[in-house]
Amino acid sequence: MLSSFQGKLARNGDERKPVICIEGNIASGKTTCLEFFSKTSDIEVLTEPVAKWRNVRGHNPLALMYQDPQRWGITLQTYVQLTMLDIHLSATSAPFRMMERSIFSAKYIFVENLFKSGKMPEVDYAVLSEWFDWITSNVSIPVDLIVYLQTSPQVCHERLKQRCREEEKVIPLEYLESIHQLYEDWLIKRTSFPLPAPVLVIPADHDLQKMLHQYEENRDKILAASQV
Ligand SMILES: Nc1ncnc2c1ncn2[C@@H]1O[C@H](COP(=O)(O)OP(=O)(O)O)[C@@H](O)[C@H]1O
Ligand SMILES: Nc1ccn([C@H]2C[C@H](O)[C@@H](COP(=O)(O)O)O2)c(=O)n1
Repeated sequence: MLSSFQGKLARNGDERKPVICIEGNIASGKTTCLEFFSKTSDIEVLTEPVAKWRNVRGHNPLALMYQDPQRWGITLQTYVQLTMLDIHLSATSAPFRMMERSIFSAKYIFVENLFKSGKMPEVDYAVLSEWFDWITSNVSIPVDLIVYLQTSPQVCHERLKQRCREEEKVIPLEYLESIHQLYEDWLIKRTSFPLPAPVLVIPADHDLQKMLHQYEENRDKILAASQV
C-alpha cells in the first residue's frame, strides 16, 4: 500500500532503511557482488528481475529488444521501469537493502543509449521520459549510496561471453562501450543526469578473488556511507 509522505507517494508503514544500489555495465560483476553481500545477515539483497524480462506471460521482451530494438526497445524498457519501481517500493526486513541497478540507470543509461544510438524512435523516448518524470516527481524513491563497479568494456565483453546468456549472444563490444560511456558521464564526470545519491567507485576489472577481497575491505565503508 502507498500513502503520502512529504507530498510524494511512499510505501506504507515501513521504517526507512538505507538503500545501496550496485551499478555497472552488463556483466561487470554486479550479481557476483550481491551474492557476496547476501551472506551478511543485516543486508537484504535484491537482484534485477531479469527472469521477468525474459518471460512476461510467455513473451521474452529482452530477446525481442536485442533482435529488433527499434520495434521492441520501448516494450522492454516500459516493463523494466515498472519492475524496478516495484523493487524500489518493496518491503525490507533487514536493516540495509542492496539492490542491483535502479530505476535511474534504467532511464539514464539504457533508454538513453537506445535513443542516442538511433535505435529508439523519438516518440517512444518522449513517452518513456514522461512516465519517468511523472514517477520520480510523484513517488518517493530513496537511494542513499551508489556503488559503481567500474570496468573496462573489454573485460565485460569477456565475462559476457563466459556467462553465455542466450539473448546476449548478439551484443557486440561497441554496445558495451556505449553503456560504459554513459555510466562514466553520469557517475564519474557527472555531466549528464542528476545523481540520486553519493557515489563510491570500486575498480572491478580484477579477478574474482581480488574482487571478493575488495568487497570485504569496503563493507564497513559502504554500510556507513549509506546511513543518512
Ligand atoms: N571478478 C571476476 N572475474 C572473472 N569473472 C567474473 C568476475 N566477476 C564475475 N565474473 C563472471 O562474469 C560473469 C558476469 O558476472 P555477473 O556477476 O553475472 O555480472 P552482472 O550481474 O553485472 O551482469 C559471470 O559468469 C560471473 O561468474
Ligand atoms: N534497463 C535495462 C537494464 C538491463 N538491460 C539488459 C542488459 C542485460 O542484457 C540484461 C541484464 O543486465 P545485467 O544485470 O546482466 O547487466 O538486461 C536492458 O536492456 N535495459
